[in-house]
Amino acid sequence: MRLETNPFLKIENLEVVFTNKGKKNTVLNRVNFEIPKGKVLGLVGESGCGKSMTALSIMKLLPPEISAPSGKIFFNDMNLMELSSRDMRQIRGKRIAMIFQDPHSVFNPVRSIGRQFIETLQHRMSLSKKEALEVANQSLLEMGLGDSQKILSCYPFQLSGGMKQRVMIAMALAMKPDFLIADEPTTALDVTIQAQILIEIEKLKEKYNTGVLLISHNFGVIAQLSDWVCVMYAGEIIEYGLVKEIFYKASHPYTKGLLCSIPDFANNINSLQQILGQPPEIYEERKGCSFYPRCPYRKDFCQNNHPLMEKINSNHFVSCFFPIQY
Ligand SMILES: Nc1ncnc2c1ncn2[C@@H]1O[C@H](COP(=O)(O)OP(=O)(O)OP(=O)(O)O)[C@@H](O)[C@H]1O
Repeated sequence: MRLETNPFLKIENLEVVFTNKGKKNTVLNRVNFEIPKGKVLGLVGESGCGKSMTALSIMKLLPPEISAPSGKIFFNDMNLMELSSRDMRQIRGKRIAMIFQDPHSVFNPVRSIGRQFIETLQHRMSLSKKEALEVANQSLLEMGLGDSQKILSCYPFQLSGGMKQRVMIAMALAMKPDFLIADEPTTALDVTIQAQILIEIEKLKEKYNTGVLLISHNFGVIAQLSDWVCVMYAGEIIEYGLVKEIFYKASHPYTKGLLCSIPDFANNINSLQQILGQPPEIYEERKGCSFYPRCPYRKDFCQNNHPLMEKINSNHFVSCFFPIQY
């Protein structure tokens, strides 16, 4: 699957498979995508489909109980899979920054926010303490945290979850990374703040030509910011294309189902449809198409045969034997 782009981050055949109590667990299976500089790729899918595991694989921060991934992750011409832990520490932060889903795990509880923020900037961006303080203040203001001095003097437990989330985003954006991974950056925030955060990510992309992997289960957030979209199901990319291709010509029955399950309050809320059933568990053996048990368009052939990604056109790929035709 090749896009007509100049990739900056390129993932080839990423697999995360591990054995637990004698059972094979498939977390990621043959994940492929690429992101050029200055572009946003949205990764969307139901809870548990493998979005965060994809992000953590890129950062080389998978939980220790999950064995190392296989495949290739190219950042520029460097295969991150081959880097030592020491070299990877040089990449994280300044080159590739990540906004984590859970802000609580990011901060050290016994050190003030200011100390953590300023030391990170000093260390990653080689700034003086005074310069780092200025950048930290400015960055917090841009995240809508007006009383930045007070925030910097607080300890993590003194901030609400939403505030901590915004401080973490401010820290990631302040480093002006070459590449940003934003894992559900706005889920914990109210809608006005959500919009502000998305605008700041957009500004970073425009100003510094930053490539972005935006992870969300919310198609609205994805549509707002992304150039390209990958739809993930049960650890696999099942559809991939330009945002307008995915929204107006969704070809995989799962993508179509996801789009039909978005509430449309302006029109008819009664038209809301749900995708019946549940995705397979990671330990379940998969022979045919993973979506077969839930697919409204399934045929017997799909039960025992696994589809591969096929090109619909140069901007759209789908992994389905019987894609929806337009
Ligand atoms: N520490 C772990 N050990 C074993 N399996 C795990 C671990 N963390 C996650 N998983 C499994 O990996 C799969 C993918 O999880 P992942 O967190 O990537 O999903 P996600 O798409 O990001 O979901 P969400 O939107 O809820 O964050 C899930 O089936 C999950 O149960």
